Amino acid sequence: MNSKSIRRKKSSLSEVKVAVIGAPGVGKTALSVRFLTRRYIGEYDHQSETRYKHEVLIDSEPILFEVLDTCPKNEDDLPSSEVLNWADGLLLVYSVIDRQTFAYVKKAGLILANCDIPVYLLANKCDMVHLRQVSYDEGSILARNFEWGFSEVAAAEQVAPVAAAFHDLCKAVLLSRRKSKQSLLERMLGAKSNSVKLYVRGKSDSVLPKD
Ligand SMILES: Nc1nc2c(ncn2[C@@H]2O[C@H](COP(=O)(O)OP(=O)(O)OP(=O)(O)O)[C@@H](O)[C@H]2O)c(=O)[nH]1
Repeated sequence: MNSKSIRRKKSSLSEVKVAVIGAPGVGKTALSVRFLTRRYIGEYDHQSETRYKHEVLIDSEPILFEVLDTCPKNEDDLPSSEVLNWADGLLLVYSVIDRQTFAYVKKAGLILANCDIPVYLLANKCDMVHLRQVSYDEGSILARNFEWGFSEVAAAEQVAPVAAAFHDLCKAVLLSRRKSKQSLLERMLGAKSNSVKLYVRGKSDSVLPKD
């Protein structure tokens, strides 16, 4: 493949940056690894943030995902402004077997309400039925209030539902990009039509009798 065709291929890809956010231990790495490799390992390194790149087809469109698996130090370590500025979309994760982690996503929600960024709320570990502390309805209501996407999954057992959450978030990012392009275009056209109106008024003035 020559350099021209490589360049063309790259520019045809839509790039979507997703930050995976949530309290320690909710399964952020397990979910990211499931999405990227379809595998579940069980134990993961918790030392630092990790970035992965992954290309997938969504609705026949090639998408280059950049996934940032964040690594909060504790339950009070909310997403930084660097992460919020970097990301196009956020996957906000809690564990259905740990109510504290649900409190974390609620707190994060208050910060995110001021950011214009698509969010998908993902409840993990729903395989642990007997240990559940957060009901489906609680998650669903929180997501509805903030107009986020929502689903419950088990990274330990599921592949497709985990991928579906990433895909839905990606679609929301692409939609919001299209909307902001559209509104920019409308503002530009609006400004243009205003100047046309002014111009027309000036022209008709000039044909009035001079006396
Ligand atoms: N039962 C069950 N355990 C899970 C699931 N997802 C993750 N785990 C386990 O939960 C633990 C924490 O998972 P991680 O993916 O390391 O969680 P994390 O959010 O990345 O953790 P930090 O990096 O410390 O913030 C691991 O022991 C996983 O095996 C799940 O769906 N079900």
